[in-house]
Amino acid sequence: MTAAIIDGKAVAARTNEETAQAVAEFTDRTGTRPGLATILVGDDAASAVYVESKRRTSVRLGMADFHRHLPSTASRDDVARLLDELASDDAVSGILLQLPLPESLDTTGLVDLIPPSKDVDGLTTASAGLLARGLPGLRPCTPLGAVELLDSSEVTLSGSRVVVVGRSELVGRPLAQLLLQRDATVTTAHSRTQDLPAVTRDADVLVVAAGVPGLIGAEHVKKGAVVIDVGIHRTETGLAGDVRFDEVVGVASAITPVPGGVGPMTIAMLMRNTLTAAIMVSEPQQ
Ligand SMILES: Nc1nc(=O)c2c([nH]1)NC[C@@H]1CN(c3ccc(C(=O)N[C@@H](CCC(=O)O)C(=O)O)cc3)C=[N+]21
Repeated sequence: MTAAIIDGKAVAARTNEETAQAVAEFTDRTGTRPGLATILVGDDAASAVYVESKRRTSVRLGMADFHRHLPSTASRDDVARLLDELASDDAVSGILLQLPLPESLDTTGLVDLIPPSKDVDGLTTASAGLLARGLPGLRPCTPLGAVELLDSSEVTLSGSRVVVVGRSELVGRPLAQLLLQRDATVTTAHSRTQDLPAVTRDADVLVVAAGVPGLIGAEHVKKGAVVIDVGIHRTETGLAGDVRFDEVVGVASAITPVPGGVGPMTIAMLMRNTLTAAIMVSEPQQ
């Protein structure tokens, strides 16, 4: 048996078409475009590529593009001033502070200067609290994208055993919360987990967000499980994930590739969040 390959590029393209349509309707109705502000601090090549990709997509979907680039020597106050300026600009619906920041900067303190209503990355402490409480709010894009891929493949989450490998603030933790809200039986495994293969082999759905190239092989996967690979690493032979695709494709019933899996969905969810943020301001919920 060989697993079905979940086509993240195709699902992202469909999602983006829907978002573009809704952006056009929003613009007709309000006379304004949803606006995304991206902030890049420093000159990390990979970060620059990701930010470009986000900007290009937002413009293609009909949004306004506000981009700021600060030098790697920018101080905390430089970044804070910029965030305050964008926070009070009504043309800016969403603010994305590209991570990682240069090491000298306090990431959490700066991210938390983004107002929750403009937190299209869903990474502020306020947004994390809303998610943990199950209250309405903007959710992190990569976890949203992973869940959207499972839905697009008609994977049942309610009652299923889902193992998330990784407990990062960006992916693992919020993903576990989202899955709990979908009534999955969620286990979070991490670098201190004892006998990882025994834990992951219990999973009907295995989501790997460990940030360790090739961590997961055939021995970690139950026959017929669905495997979502959130990892992305540049190797000598190109991009690769946390999952040894060539091994696991023979054991799983469905699997996401890298590239072409979760990555494009992350951007699609950022676009949807930016539209949502614009709508929330124009039509506040009672
Ligand atoms: N504030 C913040 N928010 C983020 O969402 C954020 C971040 N910082 N820092 C870095 C990570 C990484 N990330 C990716 C987005 C798209 C692809 C993506 O589209 N990947 C393509 C391949 C792209 C390529 O060829 O390099 C794919 O998997 O098919 C990957 C990774 C967002 N991140």
